Amino acid sequence: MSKSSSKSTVRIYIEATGLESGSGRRRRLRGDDDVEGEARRGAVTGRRGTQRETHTHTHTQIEAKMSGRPSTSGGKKGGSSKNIAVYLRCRPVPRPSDNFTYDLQDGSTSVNIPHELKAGLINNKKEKYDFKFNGIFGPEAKQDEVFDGVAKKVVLGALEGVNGTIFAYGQTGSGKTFTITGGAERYVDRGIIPRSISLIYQELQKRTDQQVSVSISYLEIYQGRGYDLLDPEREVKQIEDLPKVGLWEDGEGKFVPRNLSNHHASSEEDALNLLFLGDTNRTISETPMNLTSSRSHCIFIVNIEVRTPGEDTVRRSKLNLVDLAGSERVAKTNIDGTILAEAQYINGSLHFLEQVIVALQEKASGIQRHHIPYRNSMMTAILKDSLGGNCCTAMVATVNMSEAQLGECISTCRFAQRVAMISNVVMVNEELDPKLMIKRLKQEIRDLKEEIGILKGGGAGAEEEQEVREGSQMFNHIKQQIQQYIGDASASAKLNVGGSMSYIRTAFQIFKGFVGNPKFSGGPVGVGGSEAPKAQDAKALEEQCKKYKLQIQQRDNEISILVSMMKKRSDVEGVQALPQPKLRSSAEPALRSPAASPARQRLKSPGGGKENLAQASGGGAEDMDVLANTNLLADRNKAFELFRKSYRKSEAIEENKILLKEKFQEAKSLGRVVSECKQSISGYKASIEKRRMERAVQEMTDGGGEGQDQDPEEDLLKSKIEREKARYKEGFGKLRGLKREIEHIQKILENSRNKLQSDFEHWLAVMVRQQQGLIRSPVGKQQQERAAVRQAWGDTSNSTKKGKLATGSSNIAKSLNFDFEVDPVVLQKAKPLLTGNAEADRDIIKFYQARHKLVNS
Ligand SMILES: Nc1ncnc2c1ncn2[C@@H]1O[C@H](COP(=O)(O)OP(=O)(O)OP(=O)(O)O)[C@@H](O)[C@H]1O
Repeated sequence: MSKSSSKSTVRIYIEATGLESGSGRRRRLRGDDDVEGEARRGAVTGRRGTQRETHTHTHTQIEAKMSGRPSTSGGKKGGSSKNIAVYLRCRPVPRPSDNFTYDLQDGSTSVNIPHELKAGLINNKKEKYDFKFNGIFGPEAKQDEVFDGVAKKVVLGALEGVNGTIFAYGQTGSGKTFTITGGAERYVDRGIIPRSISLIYQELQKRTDQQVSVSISYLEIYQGRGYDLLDPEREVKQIEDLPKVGLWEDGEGKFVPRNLSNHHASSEEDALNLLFLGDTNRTISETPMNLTSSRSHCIFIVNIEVRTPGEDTVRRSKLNLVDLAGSERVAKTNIDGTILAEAQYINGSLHFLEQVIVALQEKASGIQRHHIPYRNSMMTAILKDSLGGNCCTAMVATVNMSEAQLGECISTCRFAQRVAMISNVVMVNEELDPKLMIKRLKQEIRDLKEEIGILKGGGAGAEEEQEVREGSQMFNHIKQQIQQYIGDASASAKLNVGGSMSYIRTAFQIFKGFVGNPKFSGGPVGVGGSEAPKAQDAKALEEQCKKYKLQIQQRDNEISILVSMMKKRSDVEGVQALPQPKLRSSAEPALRSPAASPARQRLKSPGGGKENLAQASGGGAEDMDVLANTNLLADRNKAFELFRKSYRKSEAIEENKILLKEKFQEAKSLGRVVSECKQSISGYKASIEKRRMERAVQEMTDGGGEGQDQDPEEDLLKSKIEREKARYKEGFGKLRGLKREIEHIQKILENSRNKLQSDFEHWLAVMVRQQQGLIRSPVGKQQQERAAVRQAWGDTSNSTKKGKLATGSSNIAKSLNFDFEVDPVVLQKAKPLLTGNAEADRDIIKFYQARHKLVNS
């Protein structure tokens, strides 16, 4: 922050940010005028510009900046318009349809729907749907590629003060959670949220010249209601236990979540712990009934505040990472009860999202739209800025390329095309921080008063007498020191005038006087001083005094404006803290009371990544039967051992353990390198010391003659030290990164272990009940139990299947909720070896069934 002392308004220097990658566009912030300089910077690369823009703010502008709204004169002129970037991600499926094609190079995709598929008619004609995306990620795309392609620039933008939003949209099971949160088990499967966290803290380590504060909120919107996923105090068993979140409209058209906790995260570890906590609460608020589908929208919010010491401004940005609920059509999915109610809510809120998108799309294509229906649902209200507002937004459309899902693919792609037409105004959110400004202005006043004291020889007002006396004494004291300094010919002469800027300025002024006139005796006559200023000097000084006095008066005025604004703001915040009227939503009727609705259970599976019990255990069908039919169940340890062996996620746990081991090894060898560097540096330093001693002794024995200034040997040692230092620094940086990775993997392992334990408990309870013949439970329970046993079989299928269970069938038959009749005898006799892959197993069982029929006939 620099200031100018010659203008009557507060001047602040703001570096502008261009969002185009590396383009360094020149822009001006809203509310700014009097631009004296230029600023160039590529926000995406995080470079800081060297030139700066100077902005002079009037009081109205200060007020506007502080409240975050554009001032009348500035408006939104600083923002650049940017369309929402849309990307397509195709999840891997066993049999991708040939009717779905894409071109990774040019980001285009085509879906061919044969007419006979479409209308049930025999017709060889194909109907082709073409779509265009900013980028496409095929089934083989890795999480890091998706992060680099979609999220990196948005996250870096957020660190520059630009709001960012990334959201995933697509049908159930198409990989939204996998993209946003990531797989819960494998470190390499980390999604956009954990990777964004890592990137933010990596960047912060580089920005040592800034004070950055990061805080996190995690909001879940379930059946139109907001829930705070971050409540460390509370024991959460059901979604109803989570604190509820409302919406508050701030009077400027912005919707602010009310009662949503915001947690300071001073390190990457803190932030990841918050993510894990939120995901755990997301998990707990579900029931095992669900087979992996998320029935809620989740928004992970990262609030970033950046201050640069010495500047009055603060940059505030918000990064929303959004995992929307599945966009499947209710009619297709044969669902009822709670699932239907949830689907209706989901479809309702997605419908309102679509309405907003359509309205914005129409607006973008020139149709006059005065009203965008943001307030119809909580989700659209919260995402208002992200959709057509001040935000850099990216969307990932996720699709399942199976033949049966082509219709959903088309509707997802269509939605994405509309989104792509929406343009946002992207700008740096920079505000004056009144606290910083007051502090700086007060310091300025102190400095100015000191200077007045220095400059004013006499005739000061009574109230200034003391200051003048002090100022004058200070001037003479500095002058004396300078004279001593100049008079001291020794190389060790030092001048120390103190840390105050006014002392330093005075010292320079005196130096200037000496340079211009070696016999200079200028400076004020202190009250008790002896040296009189020359007449012309006195006049100039008088002028300067007047100017400073005027400045003091202006600073005083500004401070009083700022103080009154702060008061106003804290009054408003006080009002905010009071219960606010609820945002009315025509779309979201009042919820039934949770207690009155036992069926209102969450359907998302545990694990955050929506893996559920169905995926818990893979293979081991025989084991499971053996277990169910013997007394093994009575021995918990043995049962656990068996369960663990056939647990599907054991593979991921083992993988993570191996990865952890590798990381530890890497850390160990890096640690060795770092300590070797340290030792080498100490060794070289000792050698230099030794050489110096030897040289000194040599000089003495040589008769005290002048030694050579340069010692090539010492120079060589010094360059070696520099090299080792660079190696040390590099190794240390890598070690720090490794530490973060190790902590993350350890956390994943800890979560997996907890999950293994809880899956085991659940599975055991089901098996024991089955063994005791208690399986004839109510329908909901049966579903849960079936789900648990399916999990034991590792059925990862994600779609809602309507299967008929053969009565009296074996555990296997019960466990497989297939969409065809399974003859229990087939399974009893054939004991097929299953793979754990739902589709393959279905084929195997069909084969056995046909074989059995054939044999019987
Ligand atoms: N790109 C991918 N690579 C590997 N596995 C994936 C990928 N995408 C999705 N999956 C897997 O597919 C399953 C479903 O994915 P996910 O839960 O992310 O779907 P979703 O779209 O969030 O579903 P819903 O809307 O029901 O919540 C998960 O087991 C997930 O691990």
